[in-house]
Amino acid sequence: MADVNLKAQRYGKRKVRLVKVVRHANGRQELAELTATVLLAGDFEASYTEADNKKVVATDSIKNTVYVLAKKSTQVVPIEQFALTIAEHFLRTYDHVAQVWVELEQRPWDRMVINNQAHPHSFTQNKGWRRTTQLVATRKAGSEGTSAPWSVVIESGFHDLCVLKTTGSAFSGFVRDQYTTLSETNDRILCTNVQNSWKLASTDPRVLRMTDFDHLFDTSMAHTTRIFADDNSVSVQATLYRIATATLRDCPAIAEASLALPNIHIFGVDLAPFGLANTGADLDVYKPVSDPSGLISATVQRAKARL
Ligand SMILES: O=c1[nH]c(=O)c2[nH]c(=O)[nH]c2[nH]1
Repeated sequence: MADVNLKAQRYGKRKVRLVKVVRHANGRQELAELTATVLLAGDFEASYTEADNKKVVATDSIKNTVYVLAKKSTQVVPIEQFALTIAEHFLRTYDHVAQVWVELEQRPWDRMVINNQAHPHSFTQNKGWRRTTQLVATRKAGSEGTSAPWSVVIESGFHDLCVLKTTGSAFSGFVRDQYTTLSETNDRILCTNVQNSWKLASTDPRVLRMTDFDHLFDTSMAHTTRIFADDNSVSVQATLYRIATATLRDCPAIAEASLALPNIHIFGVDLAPFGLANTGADLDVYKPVSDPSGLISATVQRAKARL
């Protein structure tokens, strides 16, 4: 037998799909569609090393638990609150669970407007982006008295927000050497598929329970779209930094913001062989390039206070 040891382990159920409907007395109904992944870590070593399942909570039971908690919860949004509910359930119920990892993704359904009236129970899917949260709750050793029995790291965000602007974007002044063929441009199409996430400053579940997660989402989404649209972009890098900085400025509850912006290239078509002007002020026919794309990513954190 090789001399080895189990370095790390976690297990659970991924992609548990769930729809929760909330019915109000006045006939208005709410809808939330989520996909959940829940993984447990803790005293499960024997299931790997000794083939002993005594302490294993079946992944099927983990899936069932998500549905039971959805049933018992008035609502499953904001997703951060439901993620806390799931994590705390497993930490409370099983002493041998040391850490719970929850990822929730919400698919946005918009209420239909029929004859200028918000419809009470009909919805439409017209957004490509998804709202997400990743939560890691870790049991604290020997925490008594006033401190919470576990710490919780939450990183929320959204992904797949497709945005494009037809002007207001430039790129010049970059390295020119024997590998360079790209021309400098003071006017190009900018197209990206935004992935934006923000890490909460607090790890105290009691503080997190009081946090207005929808406000953080709304603020981050608003800055992302407004700055993308209004910024006279000199590069994806500089625009990304402005989005992250504005979000941190307006959301004290956030410790850091991370963005990943593919630079989806849409280049002008060379129509000179046909005697047609399609450059500079005449440029209006482009070809989107499927691959490759640039990929610009960064994490911006709040500067530590100087003591
Ligand atoms: O905004 C940009 N940043 C880059 O780093 C880069 N590189 C490139 O080819 N085009 C662009 N655009």
